[in-house]
Amino acid sequence: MNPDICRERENATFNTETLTNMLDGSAEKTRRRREIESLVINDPDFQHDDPNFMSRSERYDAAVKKSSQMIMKLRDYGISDPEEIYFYKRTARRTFHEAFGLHYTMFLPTLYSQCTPEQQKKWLPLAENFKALGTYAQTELGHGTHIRKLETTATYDPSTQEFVLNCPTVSSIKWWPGGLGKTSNHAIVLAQLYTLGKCHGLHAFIVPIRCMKTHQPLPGVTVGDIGPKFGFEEVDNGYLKLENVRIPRENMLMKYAQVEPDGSYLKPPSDKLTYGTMVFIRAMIVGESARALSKSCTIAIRYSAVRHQSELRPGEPEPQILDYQAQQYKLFPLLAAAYAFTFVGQYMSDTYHRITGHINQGDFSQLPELHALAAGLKAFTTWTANAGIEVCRMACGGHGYLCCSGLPDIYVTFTPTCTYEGENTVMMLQTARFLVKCYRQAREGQQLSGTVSYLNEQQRLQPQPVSSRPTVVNINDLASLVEAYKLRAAKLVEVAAKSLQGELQRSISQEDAWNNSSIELVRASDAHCHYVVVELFAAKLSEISDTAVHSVLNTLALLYALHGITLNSGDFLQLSQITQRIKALLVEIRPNAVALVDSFDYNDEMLNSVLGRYDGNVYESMFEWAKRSPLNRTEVRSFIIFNIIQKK
Ligand SMILES: CC/C=C\C/C=C\C/C=C\C/C=C\CCC(=O)SCCNC(=O)CCNC(=O)[C@H](O)C(C)(C)COP(=O)(O)OP(=O)(O)OC[C@H]1O[C@@H](n2cnc3c(N)ncnc32)[C@H](O)[C@@H]1OP(=O)(O)O
Ligand SMILES: Cc1cc2nc3c(=O)[nH]c(=O)nc-3n(C[C@H](O)[C@H](O)[C@H](O)COP(=O)(O)OP(=O)(O)OC[C@H]3O[C@@H](n4cnc5c(N)ncnc54)[C@H](O)[C@@H]3O)c2cc1C
Repeated sequence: MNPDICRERENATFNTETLTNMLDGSAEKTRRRREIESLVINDPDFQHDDPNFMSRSERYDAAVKKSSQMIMKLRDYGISDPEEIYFYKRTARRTFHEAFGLHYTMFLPTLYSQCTPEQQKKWLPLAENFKALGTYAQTELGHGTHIRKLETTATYDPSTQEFVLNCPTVSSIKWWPGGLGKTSNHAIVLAQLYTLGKCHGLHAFIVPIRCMKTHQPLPGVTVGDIGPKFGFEEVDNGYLKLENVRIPRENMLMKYAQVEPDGSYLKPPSDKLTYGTMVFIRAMIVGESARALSKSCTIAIRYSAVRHQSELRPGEPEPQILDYQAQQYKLFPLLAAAYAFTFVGQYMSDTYHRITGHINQGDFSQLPELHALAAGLKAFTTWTANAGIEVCRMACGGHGYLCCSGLPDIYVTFTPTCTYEGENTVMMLQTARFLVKCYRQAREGQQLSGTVSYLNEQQRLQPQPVSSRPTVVNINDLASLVEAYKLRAAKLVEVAAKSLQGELQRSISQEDAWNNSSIELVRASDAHCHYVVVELFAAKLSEISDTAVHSVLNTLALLYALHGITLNSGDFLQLSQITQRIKALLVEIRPNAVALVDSFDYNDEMLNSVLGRYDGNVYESMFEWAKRSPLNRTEVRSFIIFNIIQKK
């Protein structure tokens, strides 16, 4: 064990196991998670070479093999709890996505949430036993964001009681769905529903695309892989062109909207229920932001504890780079964000399941807030984590740029979360739409609830415009900082609403007024999400009984809140005091940095990083990894070079 990293662990002021248990929910949950992870770690079937040593085709084949192995093994172990399945899979896939990913994350959830009981009786056994292997095909070449303009059509033929599916133009070809190119034999296809000559907008259909026996494309189906991408090399994101493909009427997902045998259309309680799977994934991505950022911090901080470089004081030994204030200022606010997002991810998941429970009982009243919260927190946390992973990579110097550091793979796998499941700017504007509506309701005296109730509070407290009030905070008191973020959010929502109002008074259209206020609208949503994150971090602390853990997390929460102020200093005051306080907090966190990342409890296999190894023996393992590179399988690789060198 590297002596530096041993010393770091000896210096910690809290018990990492206590914090790990808290993050898992209990000591028993920690035990069980580790037990499941060890099933993978000790399984020779999952000991394979680094995918970075493989070609794209080899990586895809290996991913398919791993997906099918996991299915068999989970069955053999009798593991069926969704959270335990997730622990097993996350350990097996390490930093990469799995070939059957979309089947689990979108195809099955859509069947669960949008099929009638009769349709579930038919499709769930097929899908749960992987006879029907599916994806979620919504995006087209011409449209990803603007789904109301998707062009694929599903036209009902009452004479045969079938839907006829077509991609009428090049731009209507389905493009991007994960697992579509080579893996899936079915797809949930989002298409414009036409019946009795009328268009009823976007609806979801189960479409067989490959023969369940031969896996060959079915008649009228053109399907394939869209080619290499920035990352996601294990996933066959694909294209799908449908030409007069006929499916039975029963293949339209009819839990909310129906087409009768005669073609008459029965509309849903809300036309946004078709968008439900997207809200689910957005909500889950918040937790993924926390995991990607916490992994990156674990790698960068452990490496920074064992890396010695440069000279802090003349004549003294080279210091650990973690002792540089600049290195701490890069990494510790990200560490704080990783903890903040861990708590927000738990809150978002709980909120999603609570509200969808009400929706399943027919209460749709909280759907708008769920949509706004999931959209905003997905954008806010992925933008922060995306940038943070890059900071962690660069904080590891040259070795961070090696694939064996794990950081490039974490980055290229995570970065599309800023785009897929709702491009982040578009998501922030969706949240702003909800905030402006709530602001207007508060002005009219309506009582708001949930995460926007502060808009009432600000109206009651002081009638004068929020933006006229200075933001003065007690920089040592988290509650005071929460208030500052609340006031900032209220201020920026008011600024955005007034910008809209001003544009409208210039008698331009609502749509142009909206577009001309987009900067303020996005800033308002960002401030709202930032307040929610700080507020939830503070609320979590009130649940922690262990004084040592409470103290270290309180320090992180203060750092997160104060650092956020320096990033948005235009909205707050007291910058110089805050900078000094931040420096003091960095010093406070320094002895606990490694213990704080240890508490995330990532085993080496899942971390997949020679820099972030638990034992800190980075150089030895880097050298061993490099020697396994395919280019090193022969001493002399290119005889052309050999001939040139030998040429007389
Ligand atoms: C288990 C998983 C674990 C972890 C996850 C990890 C990894 C991810 C795994 C898989 C993901 C892999 C790949 C990604 C897959 C995809 O990308 S699928 C495709 C995703 N595509 C999108 O997200 C499209 C984005 N666009 C939209 O959602 C919509 O076009 C829009 C919301 C931008 C606009 O929709 P419109 O219908 O035009 O609406 P509007 O005019 O803006 O607003 C009208 C009202 O409707 C409300 N609204 C909009 N959307 C929703 C919704 N989803 N739910 C509820 N309400 C909604 C909106 O608020 C308006 O309401 P008003 O009251 O203001 O009128
Ligand atoms: C790795 C990956 C996996 C994917 N998997 C799937 C899948 O399984 N299934 C599926 O259906 N799709 C999938 N997608 C597609 C993904 O959902 C879309 O790419 C995403 O929704 C963004 O849409 P777009 O590509 O049309 O971007 P665009 O909307 O064209 O974005 C381009 C720019 O336009 C801006 N813009 C667009 N509209 C507005 C607006 N109203 N106001 C302001 N600015 C705007 C955006 O902010 C952005 O800067 C995947 C994509 C990726 C990268």
